[in-house]
Amino acid sequence: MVTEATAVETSAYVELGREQWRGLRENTPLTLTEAGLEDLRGVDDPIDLAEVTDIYLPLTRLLNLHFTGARKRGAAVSAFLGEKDAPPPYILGIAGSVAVGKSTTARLLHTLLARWPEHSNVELITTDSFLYPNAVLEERGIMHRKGFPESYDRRALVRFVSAVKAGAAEVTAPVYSHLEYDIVPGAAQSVRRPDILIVEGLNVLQPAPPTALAVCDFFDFSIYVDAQVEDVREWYVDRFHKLRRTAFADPKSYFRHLADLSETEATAFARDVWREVNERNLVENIAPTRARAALVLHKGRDHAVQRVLLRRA
Ligand SMILES: Nc1ncnc2c1ncn2[C@@H]1O[C@H](COP(=O)(O)OP(=O)(O)O)[C@@H](O)[C@H]1O
Ligand SMILES: CC(C)(COP(=O)(O)O)[C@@H](O)C(=O)NCCC(=O)O
Repeated sequence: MVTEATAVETSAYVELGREQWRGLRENTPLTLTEAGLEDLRGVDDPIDLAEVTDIYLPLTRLLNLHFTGARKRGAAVSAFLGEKDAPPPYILGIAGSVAVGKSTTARLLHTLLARWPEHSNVELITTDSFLYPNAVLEERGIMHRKGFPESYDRRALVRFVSAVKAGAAEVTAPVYSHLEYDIVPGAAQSVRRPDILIVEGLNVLQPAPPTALAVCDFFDFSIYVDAQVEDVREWYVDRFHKLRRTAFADPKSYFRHLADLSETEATAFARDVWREVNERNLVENIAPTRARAALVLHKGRDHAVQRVLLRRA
């Protein structure tokens, strides 16, 4: 009989409670101030400096060690081929549900990792850049499926990450606007041979169709930001109310009409969108990819990370 204890022992992950994890910070310095954190915080994300110190400093220490290991492996291959060592960018994927706080994690790591001399050049790309424009989603009848795998130009995303990994001098991606809820025509983001590229998005750990490559095939390391579905639903609804009072009130917002809903109507609307779109996508497509991540950050109801799972190999 497989007991729970055996299952834990044979798991590919080491599980660390918050106290154990924070002890792994060693002497990693805190290089962020309260004001600096304010600029990185996502809408309605209560993250504070204690969370940065306890969770993100040990994480940057781990990533720095892992980066150094990857560079050494790259140098060994160059030496074998008799080539000059030109290390490719290190690629870090960040996955998780809508409203779980991935973008705060990604922006924090972007800032913290860039403070290390070994990898001062860090770039961040979010996969919404590779959503099909609304005109295409409408033509295909999948506007209500934004965020599901079929709403992305998967091949363009794979081409982009593969070109960055191959060391291309400059690679460009489209730009998505949350305000306009669409790809911005003519806008582009350039990535120029960074030390580290962070790729953040709902579906970045999705496996490829047979015979194709997936974006995660290019990842050196990956993080899944995890929480109970019921908690993420509450965060989504709370954030919706916050957006209603802020971003949606902007005349340019695609959601301008939602700013005028009553409190009760807004709650009902947000719960519907959560249930019909985002929870479905989480359960059907995103959560099943969690076991592919190298590290899982599990958040409690108060948004603070309670447990960390780290894959040994
Ligand atoms: N309708 C919106 N208008 C403006 N900003 C938004 C909107 N929806 C989401 N955002 C912001 O976009 C970013 C990505 O959100 P999301 O995809 O839900 O991922 P996460 O909450 O995990 O970062 C967050 O910073 C969020 O606050
Ligand atoms: C833009 C998103 C699909 C997330 O994109 P990502 O960068 O994670 O690929 C998501 O934030 C979104 O807007 N979803 C649509 C459903 C909703 O409005 O809640």
